[in-house]
Amino acid sequence: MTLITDIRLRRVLDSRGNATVEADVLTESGGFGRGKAPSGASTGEYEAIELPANEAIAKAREEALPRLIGEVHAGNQRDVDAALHAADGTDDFSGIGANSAVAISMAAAKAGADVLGAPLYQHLGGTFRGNEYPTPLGNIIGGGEHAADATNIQEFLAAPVGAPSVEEAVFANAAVHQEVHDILADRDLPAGKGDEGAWAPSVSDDEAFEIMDEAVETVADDFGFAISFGLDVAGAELYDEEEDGYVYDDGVKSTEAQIEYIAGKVEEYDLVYVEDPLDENDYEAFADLTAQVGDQTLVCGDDLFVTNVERLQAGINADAGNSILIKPNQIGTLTDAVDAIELATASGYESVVSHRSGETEDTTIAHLAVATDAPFIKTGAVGGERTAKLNELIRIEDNAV
Ligand SMILES: C=C(OP(=O)(O)O)C(=O)O
Ligand SMILES: [Mg+2]
Repeated sequence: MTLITDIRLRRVLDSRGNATVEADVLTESGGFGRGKAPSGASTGEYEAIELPANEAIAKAREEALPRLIGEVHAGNQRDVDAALHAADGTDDFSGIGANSAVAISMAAAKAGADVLGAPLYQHLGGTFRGNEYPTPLGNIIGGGEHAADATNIQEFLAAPVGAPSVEEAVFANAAVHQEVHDILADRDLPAGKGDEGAWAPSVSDDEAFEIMDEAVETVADDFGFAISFGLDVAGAELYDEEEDGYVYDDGVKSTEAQIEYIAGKVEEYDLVYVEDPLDENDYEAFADLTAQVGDQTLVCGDDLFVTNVERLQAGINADAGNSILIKPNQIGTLTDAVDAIELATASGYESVVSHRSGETEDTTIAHLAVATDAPFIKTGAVGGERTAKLNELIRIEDNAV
């Protein structure tokens, strides 16, 4: 019944106004699924390769569609994704493009769910999945590769860890976003927004820490539950090989100084989450920081692990980090993403399912996070392509999908 009978690919817009790949998958019994590829700006060196949308579509039409249409059942996700790998023929999806691969992979999953008449999270997670809902990490203040003339640290993320429900957590993050707007206005600091909807004021990182601290405290008092915050340092973007250090507006920090700086901020602000605090090639430095603060905070690898089981296994062997960011387009298929989550869980690492800075209205990651009992999801705080996922989480919690 879920035999794939047609796949249609087209170019659509992402949130930055760039072209991305949309895939429709149709099945023998009338099942339908649609998936859209997101796109990163601060991409990891070891990510699967995104091709220009037109090229990815042409290559996928030529290589992948003949191996899928009339050949594979959309309900068998591992078969779909194995066919995508076989069609691609490389180890980084540079053959058909990770953007085509992930769009087809997600569309097939939705078509499989459609045939079953089940929500996507149930199709992916099965009836025996746990009953956890992820805490949303909301990007509130940001700079780095996502906004010019703003903070050096890429993301300051609200983390409503005490929220009694996803719904309350989502509204708390939006309130922190509004509170930061008011604090910036009080300080006469005009701010536009970065790619993910976070405020992008021209302030030092130290001032951003103070503003976040004040905002989460105010909103926590209003909402009556604990709200902490965390960071995506995007360390690989700050690291400069020639300088042999991390380049900030106010100077260069050696690796040792960077570890000390981040450990100090974890202590000072009780940070619950620190993503990519160090360079994507430095497992040893990740391990040093994890040894220092890993019992108080999540030390998460994004560019370090790129959702890749081999890189994650190397990190596990080195005790580097204690959590992994999961971005399906970083590795190309849902199967690869779920394999990374399963390895992480088996190894005592937490999984944080994540959007990209360039997004669409696709909601697959909300379902993936619920299906796999991921404790956190990082998908922004405001903005249509972000609220698409947040509102879907609210609907999932309300049994309304
Ligand atoms: C979401 C992120 O940004 P991008 O999509 O630009 O990699 C990130 O670095 O975690
Ligand atoms: Mg990151």
